[in-house]
Amino acid sequence: MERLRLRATGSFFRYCSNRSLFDRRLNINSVNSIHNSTSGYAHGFGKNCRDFHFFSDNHKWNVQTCFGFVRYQGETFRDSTEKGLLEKTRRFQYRGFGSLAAKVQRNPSFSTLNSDDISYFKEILGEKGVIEDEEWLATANTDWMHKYKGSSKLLLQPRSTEEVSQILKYCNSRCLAVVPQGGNTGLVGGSVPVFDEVIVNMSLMNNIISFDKVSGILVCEGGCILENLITFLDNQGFIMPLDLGAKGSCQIGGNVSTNAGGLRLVRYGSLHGNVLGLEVVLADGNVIDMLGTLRKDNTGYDLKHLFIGSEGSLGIKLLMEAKRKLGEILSAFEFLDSKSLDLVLNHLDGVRNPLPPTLHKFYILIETTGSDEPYDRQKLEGFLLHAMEAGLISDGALAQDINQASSFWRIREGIPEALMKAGAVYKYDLSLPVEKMYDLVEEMRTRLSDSANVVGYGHLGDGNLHLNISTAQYDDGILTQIEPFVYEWTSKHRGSISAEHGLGLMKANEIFYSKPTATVSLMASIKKMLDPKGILNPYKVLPHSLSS
Ligand SMILES: O=C(O)CC[C@@H](O)C(=O)O
Ligand SMILES: [Zn+2]
Repeated sequence: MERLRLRATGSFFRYCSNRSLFDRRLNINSVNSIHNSTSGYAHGFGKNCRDFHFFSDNHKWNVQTCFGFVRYQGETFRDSTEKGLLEKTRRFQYRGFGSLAAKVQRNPSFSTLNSDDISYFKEILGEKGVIEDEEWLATANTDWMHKYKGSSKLLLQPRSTEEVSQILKYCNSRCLAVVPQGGNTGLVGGSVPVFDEVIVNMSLMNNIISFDKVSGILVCEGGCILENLITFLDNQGFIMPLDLGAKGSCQIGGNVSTNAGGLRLVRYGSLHGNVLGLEVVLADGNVIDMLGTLRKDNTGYDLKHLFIGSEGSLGIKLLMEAKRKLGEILSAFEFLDSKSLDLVLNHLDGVRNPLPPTLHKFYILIETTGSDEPYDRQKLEGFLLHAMEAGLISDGALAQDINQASSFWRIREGIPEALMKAGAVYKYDLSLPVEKMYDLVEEMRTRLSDSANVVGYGHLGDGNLHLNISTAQYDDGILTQIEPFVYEWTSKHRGSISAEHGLGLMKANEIFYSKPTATVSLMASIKKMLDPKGILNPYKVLPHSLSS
C-alpha cells in the first residue's frame, strides 16, 4: 500500500467575498491514497460494544467513520420543553434581522448606477451576462440565513478573467462599489451587498482547467462548486483536501477567500497550505499571476496568502487519544452536544440516531482515511476499545457501509440547516483553547437561561467551536446579552472571533477583539494600496472607521 501526498495545481478564479481582490487560479494539494479493500466486515467490542461495526466497501480509499458518545456527565435534557420551543420557533424560520445595514452608512463617494453603466456592461458581457431581473436580484441580495439584505440593482456574470478585469477597471474608474459573490453560503454577511453594490457572480466561471495525476495538481476556476471538485477528484482516485456541509452550493473561490476550514482540516490543514497558487484581479482591473506550483519558493513575500482568507471537557482526552492512537489516518474529529443532535432529529427528515436513545451530553464523529484497510481498521478498533475501557466514551457505532457513513455525516452536517428551520439564530464561529471551549456554551446558557436554546458543536480537532443561539425570532434584547460578552470572553481566552467563517459585515467592527490596533492599521494600509477607492466589497472585514 502506498499513500502519496501529491499536489494539485488549480487554475482558479477566486471571487473574493470580502476582500479587495479577485483571485483567479488556485492550486490545490490533493492526497491520493490507494486502497484495496472490498469485503464487508463487522466486529464487536464485547458486551458494551455490540454496536461497533466497521465500514468497508469498494471505495478507492479506506474511510472509516464512527459515531460515539462521550461519557455523559450530568445535565438533564429538558426534552418536552425543548420540543415545545422548537415547534413554536419553526414558524419564524425565514424572518430576517431587519436591516443590519442600518449600523453602516453608505459611503457617499460611491457612484450610483446609471443607464450608461448598464450599456457598457452589456457591451463587454453581452445581454445574458447582465442581470436586472428582480427575482434573481432578490435572491442574490439576501444571504443564506435571510439575515442580511442588500438592494443591488445589477448582477454581472463574467465568463473569463479578462471580463472580470474589464468589469473592475470600469467600476474603479466610475467609483462603483462591487460585491463578489460565489455560492452565497456565507454566515457573516460577507457575500451579499450591504447597499447597492454591483454583484459580480462567479457561477459561470466553473471550469476545471486541468488535473495532473502525477503531481496531483488541480487547476480550476473560482466558480467551481466544491462538491463538483470533490466528485471529480474522487473519480480520479484522489481526495479534495477540503470538505464542508455547504459543499453542494459553495464555490471554491469563496472557500479560499474565507480560508474555509471545514470538516477535515485536522488531517489536511488549512487552505493556506493547500493552495499552491492564485491568479487574482485587483480592484483596478490589473491581473496578478501568482500561479506557482513550487513547494519551495523563498523569493520574497508570499503574496498569495494575502488573498487566502483575506476573510472544539471530556472530549479533549478523547482527542488526545485519537491523535496518539490514530495518528496520520485521523481525518475528522467533530463534536456536537445533545442539543445539537436533538435539533437535527427534530427538524430534518429521515435523520435518525444511530445509537440507542440514551441521554448523552456530547457526541463525537470520527473519521479515518488511510491506505491500508486491515491496518487502519485495526487502529480504529484498538482506539475505540481503549477509549471504552478508559471510560472516555460510553457508547458508539461504526458505520458498516458507505450509506451508514453518510447518514452519520448527515447528522453533523445537518446542524446549520436544522437551526435555520428552528427559527432565528445567532452564530459565533470561534477558535478557543480546546479545554475552554465548552465553558463558553455553559456560561451562555446561564446568561440566557430559558430565553434561548444554546447549542455547541464544531471541529473539536481544530479547536473551532460553533456557538449557535436559537430563538423564536430575532430580538435586540437577546443580542445585547450575547454581544459583546461572547467577544470579550473569546478575547480574554486569547481566542479568535472568526475561526473559519470570516468577519464579513457582522464582525468587521469587532476585529480588535482578535487583532492589535497596529495590525489592523497595517491591514487597512494594504487594502488602501490595492483598492484605493475601496470599491471592492465595502463595509466588510475592516472596521468601518478605517475602511472608507
Ligand atoms: O452554522 C454554523 O455555525 C457552522 C457552519 C459550518 O461551519 C459547519 O461546520 O457546519
Ligand atoms: Zn464549521
